[in-house]
Amino acid sequence: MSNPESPIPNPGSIAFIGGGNMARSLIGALRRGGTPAASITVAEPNEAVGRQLATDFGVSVFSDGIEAVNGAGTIMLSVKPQVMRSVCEHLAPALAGRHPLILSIAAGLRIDQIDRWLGGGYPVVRCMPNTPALIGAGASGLFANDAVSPAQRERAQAILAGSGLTVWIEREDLMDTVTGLSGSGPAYFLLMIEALEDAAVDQGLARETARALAIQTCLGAARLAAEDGEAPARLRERVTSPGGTTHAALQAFAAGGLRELVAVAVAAATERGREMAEELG
Ligand SMILES: NC(=O)C1=CN([C@@H]2O[C@H](COP(=O)(O)OP(=O)(O)OC[C@H]3O[C@@H](n4cnc5c(N)ncnc54)[C@H](O)[C@@H]3O)[C@@H](O)[C@H]2O)C=CC1
Ligand SMILES: O=C(O)[C@@H]1CCC=N1
Repeated sequence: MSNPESPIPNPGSIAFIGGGNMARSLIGALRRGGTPAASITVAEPNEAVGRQLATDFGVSVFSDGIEAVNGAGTIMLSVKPQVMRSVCEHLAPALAGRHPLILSIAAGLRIDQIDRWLGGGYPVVRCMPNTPALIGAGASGLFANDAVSPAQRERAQAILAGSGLTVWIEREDLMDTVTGLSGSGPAYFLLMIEALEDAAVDQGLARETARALAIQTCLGAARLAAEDGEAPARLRERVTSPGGTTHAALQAFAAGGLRELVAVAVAAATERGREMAEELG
Protein backbone atom coordinates (compact mmCIF):
# COMPACT_ATOMS: atom_id res chain seq x y z
CA MET A 1 0.00 0.00 0.00
CA SER A 2 1.27 3.50 -0.67
CA ASN A 3 -0.12 6.81 0.50
CA PRO A 4 -0.47 10.17 -1.23
CA GLU A 5 2.72 11.45 0.38
CA SER A 6 4.87 8.89 -1.50
CA PRO A 7 7.21 10.48 -4.03
CA ILE A 8 5.95 10.12 -7.61
CA PRO A 9 8.60 8.76 -9.97
CA ASN A 10 8.34 10.10 -13.52
CA PRO A 11 5.85 7.74 -15.11
CA GLY A 12 7.13 8.47 -18.64
CA SER A 13 5.04 9.12 -21.69
CA ILE A 14 1.37 8.25 -21.32
CA ALA A 15 -1.61 8.42 -23.68
CA PHE A 16 -5.11 8.79 -22.20
CA ILE A 17 -7.85 7.35 -24.41
CA GLY A 18 -10.88 9.33 -23.23
CA GLY A 19 -10.42 12.71 -21.58
CA GLY A 20 -13.54 12.81 -19.36
CA ASN A 21 -13.96 13.27 -15.62
CA MET A 22 -11.65 10.55 -14.33
CA ALA A 23 -8.95 11.18 -16.94
CA ARG A 24 -9.03 14.88 -16.11
CA SER A 25 -8.49 14.11 -12.41
CA LEU A 26 -5.59 11.75 -13.14
CA ILE A 27 -3.97 14.14 -15.63
CA GLY A 28 -4.27 16.99 -13.11
CA ALA A 29 -2.56 14.86 -10.46
CA LEU A 30 0.25 13.87 -12.83
CA ARG A 31 0.87 17.49 -13.80
CA ARG A 32 0.85 18.62 -10.15
CA GLY A 33 3.30 15.81 -9.39
CA GLY A 34 5.74 17.16 -11.98
CA THR A 35 5.02 15.04 -15.08
CA PRO A 36 5.80 17.31 -18.04
CA ALA A 37 2.89 18.19 -20.33
CA ALA A 38 4.96 16.90 -23.26
CA SER A 39 4.79 13.39 -21.73
CA ILE A 40 0.98 13.30 -21.84
CA THR A 41 -1.28 12.92 -24.86
CA VAL A 42 -5.05 12.56 -24.85
CA ALA A 43 -7.56 11.17 -27.36
CA GLU A 44 -10.88 12.94 -26.85
CA PRO A 45 -13.56 13.26 -29.56
CA ASN A 46 -15.51 15.96 -27.67
CA GLU A 47 -13.84 19.15 -28.89
CA ALA A 48 -14.81 21.33 -25.94
CA VAL A 49 -13.59 18.75 -23.42
CA GLY A 50 -10.31 18.34 -25.31
CA ARG A 51 -9.74 22.08 -25.63
CA GLN A 52 -10.24 22.53 -21.89
CA LEU A 53 -7.66 19.82 -21.11
CA ALA A 54 -5.15 21.44 -23.45
CA THR A 55 -5.75 24.86 -21.86
CA ASP A 56 -5.65 23.67 -18.26
CA PHE A 57 -2.77 21.19 -18.45
CA GLY A 58 -0.86 22.03 -21.65
CA VAL A 59 -1.26 18.45 -22.92
CA SER A 60 -1.61 17.51 -26.61
CA VAL A 61 -5.14 16.45 -27.47
CA PHE A 62 -6.12 14.46 -30.56
CA SER A 63 -9.55 13.50 -31.82
CA ASP A 64 -8.32 10.04 -32.82
CA GLY A 65 -6.72 7.49 -30.49
CA ILE A 66 -4.22 6.32 -33.12
CA GLU A 67 -2.50 9.72 -33.07
CA ALA A 68 -2.51 9.90 -29.28
CA VAL A 69 -0.85 6.50 -28.76
CA ASN A 70 1.95 7.20 -31.24
CA GLY A 71 5.16 6.62 -29.24
CA ALA A 72 3.46 6.35 -25.84
CA GLY A 73 4.98 3.79 -23.44
CA THR A 74 1.77 3.57 -21.40
CA ILE A 75 -1.82 3.69 -22.60
CA MET A 76 -4.54 4.62 -20.10
CA LEU A 77 -7.94 3.40 -21.30
CA SER A 78 -10.34 5.90 -19.68
CA VAL A 79 -13.48 5.59 -21.77
CA LYS A 80 -16.85 4.23 -20.62
CA PRO A 81 -17.07 0.41 -20.53
CA GLN A 82 -19.72 0.46 -23.28
CA VAL A 83 -17.30 1.90 -25.88
CA MET A 84 -14.17 0.06 -24.70
CA ARG A 85 -14.41 -2.81 -27.17
CA SER A 86 -14.61 -0.57 -30.26
CA VAL A 87 -11.85 1.68 -28.84
CA CYS A 88 -9.52 -1.30 -28.30
CA GLU A 89 -10.25 -2.83 -31.69
CA HIS A 90 -9.55 0.54 -33.32
CA LEU A 91 -6.19 0.85 -31.52
CA ALA A 92 -5.11 -2.78 -32.00
CA PRO A 93 -3.29 -2.42 -35.36
CA ALA A 94 -1.35 0.63 -34.10
CA LEU A 95 -0.17 -1.14 -30.92
CA ALA A 96 0.43 -4.64 -32.25
CA GLY A 97 4.12 -4.18 -33.05
CA ARG A 98 5.20 -2.91 -29.63
CA HIS A 99 2.76 -4.02 -26.92
CA PRO A 100 3.02 -1.05 -24.50
CA LEU A 101 1.76 -1.16 -20.90
CA ILE A 102 -2.04 -0.91 -20.86
CA LEU A 103 -3.95 0.53 -17.90
CA SER A 104 -7.75 0.38 -17.75
CA ILE A 105 -9.97 2.19 -15.26
CA ALA A 106 -13.23 0.83 -16.71
CA ALA A 107 -15.66 -0.59 -14.16
CA GLY A 108 -16.32 -4.30 -14.55
CA LEU A 109 -14.24 -5.04 -17.63
CA ARG A 110 -11.81 -7.90 -17.10
CA ILE A 111 -8.20 -7.92 -18.21
CA ASP A 112 -8.77 -10.90 -20.52
CA GLN A 113 -11.49 -8.95 -22.38
CA ILE A 114 -9.33 -5.87 -22.88
CA ASP A 115 -6.32 -7.98 -23.89
CA ARG A 116 -8.44 -9.98 -26.36
CA TRP A 117 -9.97 -6.82 -27.92
CA LEU A 118 -6.44 -5.41 -28.36
CA GLY A 119 -5.28 -8.60 -30.07
CA GLY A 120 -3.65 -10.44 -27.13
CA GLY A 121 -0.33 -10.65 -25.30
CA TYR A 122 -0.42 -7.26 -23.53
CA PRO A 123 0.78 -6.31 -20.04
CA VAL A 124 -2.46 -4.96 -18.54
CA VAL A 125 -3.13 -3.36 -15.17
CA ARG A 126 -6.78 -3.04 -14.19
CA CYS A 127 -7.23 0.00 -11.95
CA MET A 128 -10.21 1.31 -10.01
CA PRO A 129 -9.74 4.94 -8.91
CA ASN A 130 -12.43 7.27 -7.55
CA THR A 131 -13.47 10.89 -8.00
CA PRO A 132 -11.64 12.40 -4.97
CA ALA A 133 -8.59 11.85 -7.21
CA LEU A 134 -9.49 15.33 -8.44
CA ILE A 135 -8.12 16.83 -5.21
CA GLY A 136 -5.40 14.24 -4.56
CA ALA A 137 -7.59 12.38 -2.04
CA GLY A 138 -8.46 9.40 -4.23
CA ALA A 139 -8.23 5.70 -3.49
CA SER A 140 -7.31 3.17 -6.18
CA GLY A 141 -7.20 -0.62 -6.30
CA LEU A 142 -4.87 -2.21 -8.87
CA PHE A 143 -4.51 -5.69 -10.31
CA ALA A 144 -1.88 -6.75 -12.86
CA ASN A 145 -1.80 -9.72 -15.24
CA ASP A 146 1.27 -11.98 -15.48
CA ALA A 147 2.68 -10.10 -18.48
CA VAL A 148 3.26 -6.97 -16.34
CA SER A 149 6.92 -6.61 -15.30
CA PRO A 150 7.99 -5.27 -11.88
CA ALA A 151 9.04 -1.99 -13.52
CA GLN A 152 5.64 -1.72 -15.20
CA ARG A 153 3.89 -2.37 -11.86
CA GLU A 154 5.87 0.50 -10.40
CA ARG A 155 4.96 2.71 -13.31
CA ALA A 156 1.24 1.89 -12.98
CA GLN A 157 1.34 2.57 -9.26
CA ALA A 158 3.20 5.86 -9.77
CA ILE A 159 0.56 7.07 -12.22
CA LEU A 160 -2.28 6.39 -9.78
CA ALA A 161 -0.40 7.39 -6.61
CA GLY A 162 -0.34 11.04 -7.68
CA SER A 163 -4.07 11.14 -7.03
CA GLY A 164 -4.13 9.35 -3.67
CA LEU A 165 -3.89 6.00 -1.93
CA THR A 166 -3.01 2.93 -4.04
CA VAL A 167 -3.58 -0.69 -3.04
CA TRP A 168 -2.66 -3.84 -4.99
CA ILE A 169 -5.51 -6.38 -4.99
CA GLU A 170 -4.63 -10.09 -4.89
CA ARG A 171 -7.40 -11.48 -7.12
CA GLU A 172 -8.98 -9.90 -10.15
CA ASP A 173 -12.56 -10.79 -9.17
CA LEU A 174 -12.07 -8.66 -6.04
CA MET A 175 -11.65 -5.61 -8.29
CA ASP A 176 -15.46 -5.67 -8.61
CA THR A 177 -15.64 -5.49 -4.81
CA VAL A 178 -13.21 -2.55 -4.87
CA THR A 179 -15.53 -0.90 -7.41
CA GLY A 180 -18.50 -1.44 -5.07
CA LEU A 181 -16.52 -0.13 -2.11
CA SER A 182 -14.25 2.75 -3.10
CA GLY A 183 -14.98 3.25 -6.83
CA SER A 184 -18.64 4.03 -6.20
CA GLY A 185 -18.08 4.83 -2.52
CA PRO A 186 -17.78 8.64 -2.75
CA ALA A 187 -21.44 8.66 -3.80
CA TYR A 188 -22.44 6.78 -0.64
CA PHE A 189 -20.78 9.29 1.69
CA LEU A 190 -22.14 12.20 -0.32
CA LEU A 191 -25.63 10.69 0.01
CA MET A 192 -25.07 10.48 3.78
CA ILE A 193 -24.09 14.17 3.81
CA GLU A 194 -27.25 15.02 1.86
CA ALA A 195 -29.42 12.97 4.22
CA LEU A 196 -27.87 14.50 7.36
CA GLU A 197 -28.28 17.97 5.92
CA ASP A 198 -31.94 17.35 5.03
CA ALA A 199 -32.69 15.88 8.46
CA ALA A 200 -31.28 18.95 10.21
CA VAL A 201 -33.06 21.35 7.83
CA ASP A 202 -36.34 19.54 8.58
CA GLN A 203 -35.73 20.34 12.24
CA GLY A 204 -35.23 24.04 11.46
CA LEU A 205 -31.48 24.52 10.92
CA ALA A 206 -30.49 26.81 8.02
CA ARG A 207 -29.43 24.75 4.99
CA GLU A 208 -26.05 26.44 4.70
CA THR A 209 -25.29 25.74 8.36
CA ALA A 210 -26.55 22.16 8.13
CA ARG A 211 -24.42 21.49 5.04
CA ALA A 212 -21.28 22.97 6.57
CA LEU A 213 -21.70 20.93 9.76
CA ALA A 214 -22.50 17.71 7.86
CA ILE A 215 -19.50 18.07 5.54
CA GLN A 216 -17.08 18.94 8.32
CA THR A 217 -18.37 16.04 10.42
CA CYS A 218 -17.79 13.60 7.54
CA LEU A 219 -14.32 15.03 6.96
CA GLY A 220 -13.51 14.98 10.68
CA ALA A 221 -14.66 11.38 11.12
CA ALA A 222 -12.62 10.28 8.08
CA ARG A 223 -9.53 12.12 9.30
CA LEU A 224 -9.91 10.63 12.79
CA ALA A 225 -10.20 7.15 11.29
CA ALA A 226 -7.17 7.78 9.06
CA GLU A 227 -4.93 9.48 11.62
CA ASP A 228 -5.79 8.25 15.11
CA GLY A 229 -4.67 4.65 14.71
CA GLU A 230 -7.70 3.23 16.54
CA ALA A 231 -10.22 1.03 14.72
CA PRO A 232 -13.35 2.87 13.50
CA ALA A 233 -15.51 0.87 15.95
CA ARG A 234 -13.39 2.10 18.92
CA LEU A 235 -13.58 5.69 17.70
CA ARG A 236 -17.36 5.32 17.39
CA GLU A 237 -17.55 4.08 20.99
CA ARG A 238 -15.73 7.23 22.13
CA VAL A 239 -18.57 9.33 20.68
CA THR A 240 -21.23 7.13 22.22
CA SER A 241 -22.03 7.89 25.86
CA PRO A 242 -24.13 5.16 27.51
CA GLY A 243 -27.78 6.17 27.31
CA GLY A 244 -26.80 9.36 25.45
CA THR A 245 -27.72 10.98 22.15
CA THR A 246 -25.43 8.98 19.86
CA HIS A 247 -26.68 5.74 21.38
CA ALA A 248 -30.23 6.79 20.51
CA ALA A 249 -29.27 7.51 16.90
CA LEU A 250 -27.25 4.28 16.51
CA GLN A 251 -30.19 2.28 17.84
CA ALA A 252 -32.38 3.87 15.16
CA PHE A 253 -29.80 2.92 12.49
CA ALA A 254 -29.69 -0.65 13.79
CA ALA A 255 -33.49 -0.93 13.89
CA GLY A 256 -33.57 0.20 10.25
CA GLY A 257 -30.97 -2.41 9.27
CA LEU A 258 -28.28 0.05 8.17
CA ARG A 259 -25.40 -2.45 8.14
CA GLU A 260 -27.42 -4.99 6.18
CA LEU A 261 -28.54 -2.30 3.76
CA VAL A 262 -24.94 -1.20 3.18
CA ALA A 263 -23.96 -4.81 2.47
CA VAL A 264 -26.83 -5.13 -0.02
CA ALA A 265 -25.82 -1.86 -1.72
CA VAL A 266 -22.14 -2.84 -2.05
CA ALA A 267 -23.19 -6.26 -3.37
CA ALA A 268 -25.46 -4.59 -5.95
CA ALA A 269 -22.59 -2.40 -7.20
CA THR A 270 -20.20 -5.37 -7.25
CA GLU A 271 -22.68 -7.50 -9.17
CA ARG A 272 -23.42 -4.70 -11.64
CA GLY A 273 -19.71 -4.57 -12.53
CA ARG A 274 -19.72 -8.30 -13.24
CA GLU A 275 -22.92 -8.02 -15.28
CA MET A 276 -21.49 -5.20 -17.40
CA ALA A 277 -18.46 -7.32 -18.21
CA GLU A 278 -20.74 -10.19 -19.30
CA GLU A 279 -22.96 -7.89 -21.36
CA LEU A 280 -20.00 -6.41 -23.19
CA GLY A 281 -18.51 -9.77 -24.22
N1 LIG B 1 -16.72 8.49 -12.60
C1 LIG B 1 -16.25 7.70 -11.65
O1 LIG B 1 -16.51 7.89 -10.44
C2 LIG B 1 -15.36 6.57 -12.00
C3 LIG B 1 -15.27 6.10 -13.29
N2 LIG B 1 -14.48 5.04 -13.59
C4 LIG B 1 -14.39 4.55 -14.97
O2 LIG B 1 -13.72 5.55 -15.71
C5 LIG B 1 -14.13 5.50 -17.07
C6 LIG B 1 -14.47 6.90 -17.53
O3 LIG B 1 -15.50 7.40 -16.71
P1 LIG B 1 -15.77 8.97 -16.61
O4 LIG B 1 -14.50 9.73 -16.72
O5 LIG B 1 -16.65 9.16 -15.44
O6 LIG B 1 -16.62 9.18 -17.96
P2 LIG B 1 -16.70 10.43 -18.91
O7 LIG B 1 -17.94 10.24 -19.75
O8 LIG B 1 -16.56 11.70 -18.15
O9 LIG B 1 -15.41 10.27 -19.85
C7 LIG B 1 -15.32 9.42 -20.94
C8 LIG B 1 -14.75 10.23 -22.11
O10 LIG B 1 -14.48 9.35 -23.19
C9 LIG B 1 -14.69 10.07 -24.37
N3 LIG B 1 -14.81 9.14 -25.50
C10 LIG B 1 -15.93 8.53 -25.98
N4 LIG B 1 -15.61 7.76 -27.05
C11 LIG B 1 -14.27 7.86 -27.21
C12 LIG B 1 -13.34 7.31 -28.15
N5 LIG B 1 -13.75 6.48 -29.12
N6 LIG B 1 -12.02 7.61 -28.02
C13 LIG B 1 -11.62 8.45 -27.04
N7 LIG B 1 -12.45 9.02 -26.14
C14 LIG B 1 -13.76 8.73 -26.24
C15 LIG B 1 -15.95 10.89 -24.11
O11 LIG B 1 -16.07 11.98 -25.00
C16 LIG B 1 -15.72 11.29 -22.66
O12 LIG B 1 -15.11 12.59 -22.56
C17 LIG B 1 -15.32 4.52 -17.12
O13 LIG B 1 -14.90 3.32 -17.72
C18 LIG B 1 -15.70 4.32 -15.66
O14 LIG B 1 -16.18 3.00 -15.42
C19 LIG B 1 -13.68 4.45 -12.66
C20 LIG B 1 -13.70 4.88 -11.37
C21 LIG B 1 -14.58 5.94 -10.92
O1 LIG C 1 -20.86 4.21 -11.58
C1 LIG C 1 -19.96 3.73 -12.29
O2 LIG C 1 -20.20 2.80 -13.09
C2 LIG C 1 -18.55 4.26 -12.16
C3 LIG C 1 -17.59 3.20 -11.75
C4 LIG C 1 -17.23 3.50 -10.33
C5 LIG C 1 -17.80 4.83 -10.10
N1 LIG C 1 -18.49 5.24 -11.12
